[in-house]
Amino acid sequence: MPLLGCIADDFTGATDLANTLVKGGMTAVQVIGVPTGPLPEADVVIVALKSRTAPVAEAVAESLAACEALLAAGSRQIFFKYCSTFDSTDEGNIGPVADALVRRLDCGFALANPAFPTNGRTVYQGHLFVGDKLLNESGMENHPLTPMRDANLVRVLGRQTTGTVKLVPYSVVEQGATVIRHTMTGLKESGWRYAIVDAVTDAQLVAIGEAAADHALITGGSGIAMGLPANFRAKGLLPDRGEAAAALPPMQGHAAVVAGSCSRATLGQIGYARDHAHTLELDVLATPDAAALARQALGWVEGKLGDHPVVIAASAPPEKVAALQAKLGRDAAGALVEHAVASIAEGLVARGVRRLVVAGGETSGAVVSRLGVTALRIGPEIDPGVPWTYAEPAKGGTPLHLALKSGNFGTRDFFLKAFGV
Ligand SMILES: Nc1ncnc2c1ncn2[C@@H]1O[C@H](COP(=O)(O)OP(=O)(O)O)[C@@H](O)[C@H]1O
Ligand SMILES: O=C(O)[C@@H](O)C(=O)COP(=O)(O)O
Repeated sequence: MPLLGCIADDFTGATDLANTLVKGGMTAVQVIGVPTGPLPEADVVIVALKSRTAPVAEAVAESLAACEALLAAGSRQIFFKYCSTFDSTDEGNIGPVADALVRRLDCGFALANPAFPTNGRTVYQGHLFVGDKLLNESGMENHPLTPMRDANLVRVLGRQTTGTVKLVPYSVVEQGATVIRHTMTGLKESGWRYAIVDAVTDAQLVAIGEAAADHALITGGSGIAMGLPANFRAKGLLPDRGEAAAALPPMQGHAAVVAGSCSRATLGQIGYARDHAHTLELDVLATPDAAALARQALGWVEGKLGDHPVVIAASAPPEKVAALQAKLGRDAAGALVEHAVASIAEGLVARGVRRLVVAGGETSGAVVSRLGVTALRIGPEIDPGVPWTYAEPAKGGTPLHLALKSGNFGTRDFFLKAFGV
């Protein structure tokens, strides 16, 4: 029976959250899509959806179905994971999904906190920063699917919910868990539905987590999960598993990276790979045809596979992304690239790749779905927010180690470092 049941709005986000909890000594399994059968054995089960950019009604329905499965399995608390850069549009899907979960859990109130200080995401006076930049000046304003053009999260969430949003400011948060708990309880009793809670340090996130020990629903990024293992331990529900929580079967087989993220970090990692590994950068604008791109990549890879990773990227800088979107429309452009990258990943696995890094959340969703992976056991961290995972082989499937890298995560040498080269 899972202690914590999580619903993540994309696949990289799910592994990021799992990584935090595994580091806290909890075992975690990420299941792909709404579970239909019994849940795997783990302290934490994370249902990974591709709901961040789905139509609102679909995102809500899938999130509620995931919540039902997690509750039926006995989860004691529900966690709705979204991006540390609050990726969403004015239509949703953070607000509508959170609204539906608040209703289902009949809890009236939930905190909302995307902070992840280790990766530079902090919230101060309700404003989300990425490093020293406001969210809307961080590059996220150019995201292909969810451009973020407002850093004020009280406003951003306010536009997406039928409820009300209040700030729990830094001045409260720095006073620690008890004051935070009382402040949130006061807001709930006064009818506020959400609190954007400031946090600029890990210690503050731990305090907020402690303050939310008895909340039915927590919403946020992976950072806010840091305090949760201690809550379960304090209740005598969780043994101290230490590093054993991250144990995976040994790795083998060829190494490869596929990238569909167009984030600044991923573009930098591709730049590094250019000088250190066989690297193919597809020109999607010149060949806007998924099957042709896949043929091109799988032809190129011939004779190059081994221990040293090959890197295949469809990623492009903002002006090229904008040009493809102008030609095909935003969603069709994204779908074309995702289809191409998924076909490439499938071809790589058919050629003996068993250790695969995928860069990009939507891209990871497309790849994992194409590979027929149904569950990922979470292993050791490569870089903050990105662990190796082990895809339990589906019936007749291939066992595989996967690292699903959030677009903006990882150091510049990530694509090499992941494979220890
Ligand atoms: N060259 C390109 N032109 C247009 N869209 C692209 C291009 N390369 C990738 N994309 C799309 O951009 C989106 C990136 O989103 P995602 O994979 O979630 O990355 P991130 O993790 O950085 O958000 C995907 O839908 C992907 O297919
Ligand atoms: O919280 C985060 O930043 C990540 O866990 C995440 O959700 C990233 O999504 P992508 O940038 O789409 O990979």
